[in-house]
Amino acid sequence: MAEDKITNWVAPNDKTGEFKRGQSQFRNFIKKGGEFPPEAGRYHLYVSYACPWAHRTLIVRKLKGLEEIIPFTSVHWHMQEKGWRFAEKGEVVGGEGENVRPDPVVGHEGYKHLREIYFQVDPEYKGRFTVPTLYDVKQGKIVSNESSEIIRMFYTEFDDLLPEKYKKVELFPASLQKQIEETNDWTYNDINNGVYKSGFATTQEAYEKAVTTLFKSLDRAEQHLRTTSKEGPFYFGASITEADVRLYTTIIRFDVVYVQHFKTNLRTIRADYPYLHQWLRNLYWKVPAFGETTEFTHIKRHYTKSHTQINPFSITPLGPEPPILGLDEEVAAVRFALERAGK
Ligand SMILES: N[C@@H](CCC(=O)N[C@@H](CS)C(=O)NCC(=O)O)C(=O)O
Repeated sequence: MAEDKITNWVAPNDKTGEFKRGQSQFRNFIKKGGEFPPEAGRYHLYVSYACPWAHRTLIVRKLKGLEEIIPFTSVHWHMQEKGWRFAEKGEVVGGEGENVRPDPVVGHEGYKHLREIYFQVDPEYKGRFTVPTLYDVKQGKIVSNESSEIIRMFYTEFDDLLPEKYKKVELFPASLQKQIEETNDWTYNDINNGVYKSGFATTQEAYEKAVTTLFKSLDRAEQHLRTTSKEGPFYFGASITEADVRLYTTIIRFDVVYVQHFKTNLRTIRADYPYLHQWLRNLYWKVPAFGETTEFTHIKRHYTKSHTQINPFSITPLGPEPPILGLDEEVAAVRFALERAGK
């Protein structure tokens, strides 16, 4: 039945044509002395390199030095009728990302799809089968499938197991919490989710409303960076915070996928947003937690080959090339202007 298709992001009978994201269902927390205590090797993180929400967790895992403590597996980039699936043993997936493999968790032998974990935990589960999913191997339970909460657990809850260097990494410092929360609010609604609202809209009105709001908020982020860039290369100047993590995973996908696939093409980052572009490239090229977790092959193929109602022939556009410019590279028009100005 058409109504049940996993790719029907807007319910076919919804006259507004607006995409409305559902709530994540598993909302437990890792806490000392709680049902899910911090322990090395106990939790398994399921992600997709393609997914901006899962990407948050990969970045924070690396920023906090949790690589030895929280193992992860990435699903295959191709999401089809049964949702995310695991790569098969020896399968050539494309891209260079590590840990794109069959589910390695003991007891999950033979699992082909992420949904099997959700049903193992709750046979009556009615929600979506999303990444990221943080799974407690010891109890066979899902801790959380909400990225904004998983990253906050990573900020602090494993600190006792970490060397001083990583304990000191503070992504949500008390002095900036209020500003970060305020930024999260519009960044999430208008930008992170805004690209999906634009791309999944099924009426002209819903599309135009989402795209207009998206670009207003990109302009706002650009203005913000123009000011803070005097104090340092990160969103709030001198040090990386949650605001960098949450904005990055959308902006790194913007020119590469969203501009054409989600029709967010009023402007591009590389040609029209110099401060966002500089901020983005600094994170990608200079901070391994950002650059090394970014897999353009997964990103491009996932969107263009999985969303068949937007792109029925699943053709993946070749450009833009390169997917990200070097630190000192500029688009041709900027180069031309610089040359003419003798710089
Ligand atoms: N609010 C969730 C959203 C996660 C999410 O929607 N993930 C997408 C991939 S980008 C997914 O797994 N979708 C599968 C589906 O909805 O069927 C979070 O931030 O963790």
